[in-house]
Amino acid sequence: MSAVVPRVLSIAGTDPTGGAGVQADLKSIAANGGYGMAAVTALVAQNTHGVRSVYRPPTSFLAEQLHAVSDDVSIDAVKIGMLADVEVIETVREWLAAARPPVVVLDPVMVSTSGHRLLDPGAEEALRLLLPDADLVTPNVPELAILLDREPASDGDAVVDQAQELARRHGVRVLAKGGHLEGPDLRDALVEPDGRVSDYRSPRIETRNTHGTGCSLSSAIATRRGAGATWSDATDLALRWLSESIRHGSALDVGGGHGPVSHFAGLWARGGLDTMPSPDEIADEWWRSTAGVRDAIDGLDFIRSLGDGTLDRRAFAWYLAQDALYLREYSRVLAQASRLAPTPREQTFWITGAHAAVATEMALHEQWLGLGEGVPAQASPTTTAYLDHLGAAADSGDYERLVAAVLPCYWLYHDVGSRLHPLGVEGHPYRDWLDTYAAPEFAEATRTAIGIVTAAAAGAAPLRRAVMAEAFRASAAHELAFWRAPLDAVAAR
Ligand SMILES: Nc1ncnc2c1ncn2[C@@H]1O[C@H](COP(=O)(O)OP(=O)(O)OP(=O)(O)O)[C@@H](O)[C@H]1O
Ligand SMILES: Cc1ncc(COP(=O)(O)O)c(N)n1
Repeated sequence: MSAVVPRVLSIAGTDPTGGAGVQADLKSIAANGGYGMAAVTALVAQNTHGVRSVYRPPTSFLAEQLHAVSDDVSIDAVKIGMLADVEVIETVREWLAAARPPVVVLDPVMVSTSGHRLLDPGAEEALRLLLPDADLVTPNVPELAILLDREPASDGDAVVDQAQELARRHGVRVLAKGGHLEGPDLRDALVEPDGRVSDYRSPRIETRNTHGTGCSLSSAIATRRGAGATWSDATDLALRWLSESIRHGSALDVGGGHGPVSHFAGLWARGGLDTMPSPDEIADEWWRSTAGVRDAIDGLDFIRSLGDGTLDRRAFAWYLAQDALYLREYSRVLAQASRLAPTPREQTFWITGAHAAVATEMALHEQWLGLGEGVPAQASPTTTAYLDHLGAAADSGDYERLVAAVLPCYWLYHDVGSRLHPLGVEGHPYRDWLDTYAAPEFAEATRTAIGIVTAAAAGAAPLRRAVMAEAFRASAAHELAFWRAPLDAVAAR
């Protein structure tokens, strides 16, 4: 069973400019969803113009690095790059035999793009002997030819023929890379040991930023395979990611020669730089965003006189009638939230709210409606506007947007109710109303609603979170209009 985040070890040389070798491998592994580790075979003084010199540390130290990793960490996949010489190859071979990692991708690095040898000419036979230890080998055109001791292939079909021969000879899966062939279309071929071929074609991207494409690709495939994808899916995913990263390479300003690919460009473009806010941070931010609306509500004559009991009875009756009309629809809206809810807990919560809206509160309001005068049977424009807003959220089938839209109905009512409640002394004419919205059960329901909605917002992508915040703010504005309407309506009569 592979870990959710595959642990991927790169065994390769270095590039201090970060475009190739272990530096590129680590970026590629991370960009493809893995946890990257690296054991260094050789230190290479190189940049985008080329290789200046290579220092190969004692192989006993490479063995120490490799065992330090495998003694402690369960490795899901290994990518092997620059091996420098026979001694390094032997060291890696011995370690592979002892550690037996489940996935091994071998990029048979021999010569850099700039033409420098990264493998001793005398080490080619040793590298051939390493091939059966790999699950996948990823040669470019010249490397494929050297491994077969042939002339380099000059077209795609010849590349596939050579890849089939290499796969058969060594009983290994081969991804033959076509980057070195001419022409506007690129073809990479995945060849199984039994000779079956899968082609991956893509348009050639006009760019100088191709340094480290081979390193990055082999690490990406190892990571995807380490995460459980099939070889063919892993190759497909890795190639799509590589194309995207090559395409954005020219936007980097790194060096004056063959620059690197932009390993994280796609991730950045898709919001990868945004930190995820916590539910508490969202609650704070959303609450602060309604400060103006809340101040305006507190300043309404309706709220002030509801608190001190001097509110015109006709205005209160008008308000309750509108609220009754509102609650019937609101109940249906909550029932829809229940229908869309992702968990039984949330499903239960919203349906309980839907029931409370029709049952408990309607009963309270009918009691008041009996006392009302000039009670309107029609929803007012403000009631209609609020219900249209909630109805659109319900009809959208978008659970997150819907629950964000219903939240102010809990939160603002609880806020106003709990602040007015202390004014509800014995004999206060609107004491029942004040009790309902300051009740501990309503406080609890409000807390639960805030928890559900802010957790959903915290887990949502930035654009989705913005849609939720907008639905929430719009409902808060409708709450203000709803409370302003009764005195205006009575005054207009
Ligand atoms: N200009 C390009 N546009 C699109 N894809 C490319 C381009 N150049 C290379 N690739 C892709 O990058 C991968 C590596 O190809 P290539 O054949 O150049 O291997 P390589 O020589 O090992 O790479 P490196 O440049 O790291 O040595 C292949 O999948 C290839 O299709
Ligand atoms: C350490 C190391 N490994 C591999 C390459 C090949 O990459 P490229 O062919 O793009 O130069 C490299 N230049 N350096």
